[in-house]
Amino acid sequence: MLETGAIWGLTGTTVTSFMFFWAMYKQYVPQHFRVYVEKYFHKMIGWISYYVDIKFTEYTEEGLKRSQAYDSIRNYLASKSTALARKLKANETKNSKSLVFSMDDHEEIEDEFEGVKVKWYSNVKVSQPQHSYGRSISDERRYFTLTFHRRHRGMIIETYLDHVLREGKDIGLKKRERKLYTNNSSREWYPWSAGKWSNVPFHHPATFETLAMDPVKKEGIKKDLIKFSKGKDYYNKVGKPWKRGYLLFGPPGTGKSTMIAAIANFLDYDVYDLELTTVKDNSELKKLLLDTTGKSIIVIEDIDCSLELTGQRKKKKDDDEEDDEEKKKKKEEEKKPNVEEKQSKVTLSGLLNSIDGLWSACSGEKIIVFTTNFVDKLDPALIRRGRMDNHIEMSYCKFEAFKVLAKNYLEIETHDLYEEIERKLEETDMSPADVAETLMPKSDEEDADICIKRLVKTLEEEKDKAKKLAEEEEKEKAEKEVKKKKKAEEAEKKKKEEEEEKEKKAEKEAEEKKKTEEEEKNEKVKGKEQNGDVSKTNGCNCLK
Ligand SMILES: Nc1ncnc2c1ncn2[C@@H]1O[C@H](COP(=O)(O)OP(=O)(O)OP(=O)(O)O)[C@@H](O)[C@H]1O
Ligand SMILES: [Mg+2]
Repeated sequence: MLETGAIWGLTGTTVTSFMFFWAMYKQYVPQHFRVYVEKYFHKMIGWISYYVDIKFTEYTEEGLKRSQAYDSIRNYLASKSTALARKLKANETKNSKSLVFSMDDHEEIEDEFEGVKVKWYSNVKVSQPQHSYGRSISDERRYFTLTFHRRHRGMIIETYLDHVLREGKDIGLKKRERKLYTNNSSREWYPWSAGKWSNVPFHHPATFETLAMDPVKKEGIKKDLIKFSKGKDYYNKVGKPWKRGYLLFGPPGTGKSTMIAAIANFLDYDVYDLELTTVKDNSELKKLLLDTTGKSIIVIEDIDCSLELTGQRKKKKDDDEEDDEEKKKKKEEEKKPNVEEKQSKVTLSGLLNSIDGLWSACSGEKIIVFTTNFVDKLDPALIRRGRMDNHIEMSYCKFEAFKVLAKNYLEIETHDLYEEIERKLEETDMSPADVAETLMPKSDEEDADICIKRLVKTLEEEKDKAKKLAEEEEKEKAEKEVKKKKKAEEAEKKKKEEEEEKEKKAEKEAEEKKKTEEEEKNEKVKGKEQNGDVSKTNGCNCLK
């Protein structure tokens, strides 16, 4: 299709005639013939026009990645188009009363920079419809065209475009509503469909102030994050891609997911929640990561459960300790087809390459977070420093963390029962999630005093429960030990019996062998004696 920008600069009469012929041409000339005509028309325009066109496509040439230049230009033009463009596109964004205006397709606006006028056109190219499963699908490719007089070429390329990209980027950052993204299955990746990622506005209220954990550790993490976010030049200097890996591990309900939200709010980043089980293979994983923007956190939750990424280090089975029933159960479970594993062919090395290989350096300022309840299950290669630079243990609720929760949930900083609570928290393993739930008032009648007393009671119950559990475990362990000992004794006895049996058999065989040898010897002697008698007789005969 011809670009509107290409015909700018022709006189009024020429334009009118051209429009007439253009309409006729579109109606009567066949598509395959038009391709040639347009090719030569472009060439001709190039010879006679004093204007230069620059095209900025929505996706990079390889079609893999969204062009950041395009997004910056769109932001820049949106700020101009509200006042200047004739046709606007109005988008309603969630949780926002005001509409967001941008330049409509096939629309043009004029911009002026240092006394030089330029024109921007927004274009869309619709491909020939493809037929798939009875549906007709066509691909829409958007692009902007910048048109200016060729005598300003140097200034436009060196100064104006720089100005547009910088301003556009700043506008984008200021206006952007932070998003929480989740990856789509590759069947939904086409540009006319949902794309690689779906998103919703990110409004998680967690902050480092509301996060209950050791204050020293918390300060350390905050400092680390600030250093990272300001470290563009430093990372460049040391030759490292501008990214940082965090491994958050700990029991359930200790605040791993809450910490991710707090980091996103602290740094003003987007969150990409990557569901590995819906990623078909390593190549898809790379494409997904390439389609993420800077200033973002890429999260893989429960990495130990995401596919077979734990490497070769399968849990060593201690046969002696396993009951037959347990063995059976395990075998049955192993036989069950794991649907998720079958769907995804992402491998450990594919994941390692995506987060740490050459591909990882494609867009900067990214934090990669893995969470797990079982850090020991992970392959060391996955969590080595450099990949997962900062390992943070989220632990059960201790007194310092409790104080933060009490302040958040009950707005108190001290209470007579604090000392008792401190002691009890040391003796019990209660997650911050459980402590928070106990502290939360359940009705308007419940005040801080009631909630604190409820926590003391719950802690006592938890302690009793833990004690009982420990006793039961001890008992179970002792029973297992007895079973193991009995098994070992039986095995020893069996071994001894077998050895005795073997010995007896060997003795018997030796005796039989000896007997046979003796018999053979006797036979031989007997044979010799008989031979001697015969030769004697023969000798006598000769002498005769
Ligand atoms: N350290 C914490 N500080 C403040 N609130 C917390 C903390 N830990 C847990 N919570 C509360 O408990 C809820 C559950 O916590 P969260 O989802 O962050 O735990 P998790 O460690 O991610 O658990 P899982 O391992 O099961 O995913 C949160 O909504 C939050 O309200
Ligand atoms: Mg979680």
